[in-house]
Amino acid sequence: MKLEIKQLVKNYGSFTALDHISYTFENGIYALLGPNGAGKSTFMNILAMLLKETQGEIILDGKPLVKQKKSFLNMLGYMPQQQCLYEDFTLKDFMYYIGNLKGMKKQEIISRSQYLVKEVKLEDVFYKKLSAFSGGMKQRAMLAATLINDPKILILDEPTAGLDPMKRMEMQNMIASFAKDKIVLIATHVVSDVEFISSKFIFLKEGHIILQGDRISILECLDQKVKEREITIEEYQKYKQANIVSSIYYRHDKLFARIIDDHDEYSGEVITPEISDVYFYLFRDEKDAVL
Ligand SMILES: Nc1ncnc2c1ncn2[C@@H]1O[C@H](COP(=O)(O)OP(=O)(O)OP(=O)(O)O)[C@@H](O)[C@H]1O
Repeated sequence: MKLEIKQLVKNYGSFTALDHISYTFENGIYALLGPNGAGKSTFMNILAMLLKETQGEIILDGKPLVKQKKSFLNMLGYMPQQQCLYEDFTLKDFMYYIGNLKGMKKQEIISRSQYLVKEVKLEDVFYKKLSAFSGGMKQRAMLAATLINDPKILILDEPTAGLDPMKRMEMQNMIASFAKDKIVLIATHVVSDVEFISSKFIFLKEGHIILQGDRISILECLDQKVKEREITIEEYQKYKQANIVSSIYYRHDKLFARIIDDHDEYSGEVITPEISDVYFYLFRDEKDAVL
C-alpha cells in the first residue's frame, strides 16, 4: 500500500498550519514528532478525512483519495487525541457500536471484538460500563475499537497521553504488535513513546517537515555532536542557559549531561546520539519540548 501526500496546504483563515507538505507512506510505523501547534493534528485530521485541505492532493495506490473515500474510510482506523468514549456504554456496546458505524456484519463484529478485547487485556470487563474504567483502560478500549475493522491504515494521535510509564510501555508494545502490513502513523511530542517502535521519523515544525528519515539517517545529523560529560549543578545552570543540554542524569552519585555541541566548543566524550537528542536539537527554542 502506498499513500502519497502531495503539496498539502491547510490554512485557517490567514494562518497557514500546513505549508506544502509532501510525503509518501508505505507499510511501517511512522512517528510524527513536533511541539504543540506544529500541525500534527491538522495533518492527521486531513488524512482521516475529517478536515478538508486548502490545497494539495492525497493519492492512495495511484488513485486520488477523494475518488475512493468510502473504501478508504473502511480501511482506516483513527484514534483521536481526546478520549471520546460513550461513558454509559459497556465495552461490548461500544465495540459493537463502532463496528456498526463501520458497516461491519454482526458476526464479524462479534468475532473481532472477542479477539481484540483479549489482545488489549480487557476481556474481564467486556460487560462493564466505560465510566468505571481507568485512564489506561479507556485508552486500550479506544485502541480496540479503532482496530475493530482490521484497518490497513492506522492513525493514532497521542495514543499514550495521560498514561503512567508502565501503561505507556504496554500501549507501545500493543501498537507494535498490531502494526504488521499496515501504515501506522503516531503523532506525539513525547519522543520516548515512539523512539523504539517507529521505522521512520517525521519532524514537523510550524507546518513544515524539517527533517524525515529512518533512525540511522536521522541520527546522522548529530554525528560526533553529542558529548557526555560530568558536570556540577553550577555548570548545569550555565549550560542550560546556553541551551545545549539534551538531558542530565546521575550515575554512581555523579551528575552527567548530554551536550549538543554543534561547533566543537566543549570537552566531553563523544557518544552515540538518540532520537531525543535530535528532537532537542530541532526544537530547543520551543518552550514545551518534552523528551
Ligand atoms: N480550527 C482552527 N482554527 C484556527 N487555528 C487552528 C485551528 N486548529 C488548529 N489551529 C492552529 O493551527 C496550528 C496547528 O495546530 P495543530 O492542532 O494541528 O497542532 P499540533 O501539532 O497537533 O499541536 P498539539 O500537540 O498541541 O495537539 C496551531 O497554531 C493551532 O493554533
